[in-house]
Amino acid sequence: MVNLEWIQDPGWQYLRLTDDVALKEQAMRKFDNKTHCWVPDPAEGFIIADISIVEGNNYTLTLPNGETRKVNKDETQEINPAKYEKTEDMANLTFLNEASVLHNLRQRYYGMMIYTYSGLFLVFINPYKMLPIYTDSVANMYVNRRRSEVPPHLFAVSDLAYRNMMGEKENQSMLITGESGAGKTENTKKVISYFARIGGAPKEQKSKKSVRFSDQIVLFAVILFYPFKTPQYILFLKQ
Ligand SMILES: Nc1ncnc2c1ncn2[C@@H]1O[C@H](COP(=O)(O)OP(=O)(O)OP(=O)(O)O)[C@@H](O)[C@H]1O
Repeated sequence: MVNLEWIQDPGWQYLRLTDDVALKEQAMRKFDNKTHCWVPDPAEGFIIADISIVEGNNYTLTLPNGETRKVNKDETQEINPAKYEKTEDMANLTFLNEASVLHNLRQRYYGMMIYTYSGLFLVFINPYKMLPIYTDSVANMYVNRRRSEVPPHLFAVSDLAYRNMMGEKENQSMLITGESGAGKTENTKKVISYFARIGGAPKEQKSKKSVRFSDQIVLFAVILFYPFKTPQYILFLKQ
């Protein structure tokens, strides 16, 4: 059950589709894996083609531009049921293939939903513009909440790590990796400020004061970790 306050938050539209929008989008989809398939395309990666003729393993496809193409079934990839459009966790996909993963990430990115789970992993696509999804109100949605209760976000992963650390009294590690410019530094800063927020001040003081405190911790941590900055680095957090 989604909290009404959350839906009214300016960041919510970048976190989760409302049920009616999701249903509308699914209803608009006019293809399924019986009639259509993914086929490689040099410009788009994969495009959806209409399966016009099936002769054993040989398909005659009609492409979106009207051209026909004869392919072997092995060159095609299956399309997922409509209910998985913009799925929040790609581990749920019926057909976990490259085309479907790219399609899902792309569709979510068009909607500026930049975080998506793939099982235990969280995938981030850099929006190159500031979205209102790192605010105090959004962070508060994630405090002490299970992953299944809230939309995919770095804060959900951070909160789980924090709870594991407190519960198991064990160090936790997070691996943030990606190519240059992918957003590793920015995401690392967000993780650290989340920890500062939830661990840095008593509940009743979590207002402007804790934000200032978190800023100091972020600055300190960035100075500390900057010399070790490589495309792949691990951040260890100690209780
Ligand atoms: N969450 C985000 N929201 C909006 N813009 C972002 C976000 N993360 C990164 N960016 C943008 O992308 C740019 C590059 O991000 P960042 O410096 O974190 O990449 P990086 O992976 O650490 O790169 P490098 O490995 O080259 O240091 C940032 O300057 C910022 O403009």
